[in-house]
Amino acid sequence: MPVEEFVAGWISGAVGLVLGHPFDTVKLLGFFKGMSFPIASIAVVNSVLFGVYSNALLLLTATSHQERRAQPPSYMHIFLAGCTGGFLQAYFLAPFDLIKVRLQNQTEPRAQPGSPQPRYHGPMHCAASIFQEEGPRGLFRGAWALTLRDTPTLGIYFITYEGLCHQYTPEGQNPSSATVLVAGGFAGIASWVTATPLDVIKSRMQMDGLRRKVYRGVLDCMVSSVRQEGLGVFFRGLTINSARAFPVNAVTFLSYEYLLRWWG
Ligand SMILES: C[N+](C)(C)CCCC[C@H](N)C(=O)O
Repeated sequence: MPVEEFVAGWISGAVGLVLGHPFDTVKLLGFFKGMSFPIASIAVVNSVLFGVYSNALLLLTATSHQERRAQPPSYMHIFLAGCTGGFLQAYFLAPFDLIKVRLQNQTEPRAQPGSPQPRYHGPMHCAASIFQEEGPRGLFRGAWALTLRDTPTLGIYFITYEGLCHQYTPEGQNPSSATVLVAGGFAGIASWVTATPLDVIKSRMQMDGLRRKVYRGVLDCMVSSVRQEGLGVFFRGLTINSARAFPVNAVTFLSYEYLLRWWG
């Protein structure tokens, strides 16, 4: 099984992540505070995504990464491989994402003197507390919503990327850096725009159960969110998600492509 894609996925994800971190922590005070936990998580998650995607394409089309420029796979195969990558990475992402959401939702770090102590002191303490209070399965709270969010939208991610590269690159050649940046940026936007409705639901499921359980499942969460807040609830965070998605995924794809070319 070719492993370069796993490693390239890891490194390129980390590069994208450093750029996107200020958007992710816009609610907090220190912009680059706490980078080590997200770097560790992207190492696992992005390498699973790109590694599975590329190996799924290898299974479906019997072409390696290098051969795919000359013999481009069909969009159906690209979509299926992207969905497979998205589906599998969701299970690796689930605990990391849960911890991120729980930590970002504590407003206490900015606390005034005299206000209550934050519930979680950091990522490791958060993981340990969830494990103790909610059991090992607690670490996968919201994983189903996350899977529903990521499976189709990562298919869309790779279709957009490959489609735009194909459109702006002469037959059989590698796409230019500018093309990779723009295609990667729009792939990120297309994927995040379509993922935002379930992203809202996913985060609510992840916060559920902290004090008492409110939702019976993904559908119940959707229905009660719409009832209380209207359809607009599905577009919460759309602007910030898209603004973050362009630079993050532009540099993710650029470094991914260059690492693979460099390794031959
Ligand atoms: C599928 N969904 C849009 C949710 C995620 C896309 C992941 C791409 C990249 N790691 C990023 O954080 O933008």
